[in-house]
Amino acid sequence: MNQKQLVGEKAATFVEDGMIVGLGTGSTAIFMVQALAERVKNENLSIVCVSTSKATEELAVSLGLNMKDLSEVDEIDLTIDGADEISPDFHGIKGGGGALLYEKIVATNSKKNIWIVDDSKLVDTLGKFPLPVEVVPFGSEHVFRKFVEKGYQPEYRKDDADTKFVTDSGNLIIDLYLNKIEDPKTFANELKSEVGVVEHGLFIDIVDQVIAGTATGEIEVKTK
Ligand SMILES: O=C(CO)[C@H](O)[C@H](O)COP(=O)(O)O
Repeated sequence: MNQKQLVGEKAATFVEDGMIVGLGTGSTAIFMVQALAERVKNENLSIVCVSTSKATEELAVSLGLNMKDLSEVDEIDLTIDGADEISPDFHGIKGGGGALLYEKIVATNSKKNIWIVDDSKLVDTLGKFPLPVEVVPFGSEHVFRKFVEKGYQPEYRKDDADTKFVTDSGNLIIDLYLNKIEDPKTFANELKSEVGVVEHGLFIDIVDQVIAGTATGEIEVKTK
């Protein structure tokens, strides 16, 4: 069994009857959603789920999970999501699947956040993975040029048809090829202060627990 499936299935066991659960996005989160739907059926659990993307929403509905909009629920008890990079101090990059905005909104309205990853996502320093920045389409070329001037090596995210990728909320994504982010907190604040930037993929002080795969097939649960 691959690492993504192992950690996805493990994470689904952290859900308890009666919980409001945030469902992440991506190939690892898919395994968690499938395993959770199985548990709900087999154990007759009564849970409510909130999605972080249209793709996850469609999957969850097809599996019979009880879905609600974030605005319809009070605080989420537990959100389980994937990640693209995680540093030893539990900061991360997310948004490889383009869902960073809804993922961050759901995560910051959750009592607890668990990230599920294979061991390739555990890094010493963030930044090898291109940092996604979600921008409003209006005037995005100006934001793009500022990123060029600052040496951030920006590239518009493209879809399969080689046109600009559009997020679930109708925005664009500019990926920054930084290689290394020395001070993620300061950089996160800098990005957020740029007008036209809606959100960025730096998730600072958000995750509580990381469930990571290992090459030997064992699972590591790390708590902040
Ligand atoms: O942030 C995300 C989507 O926006 C994903 O959680 C992240 O990209 C990890 O994806 P995967 O599990 O497919 O490697």
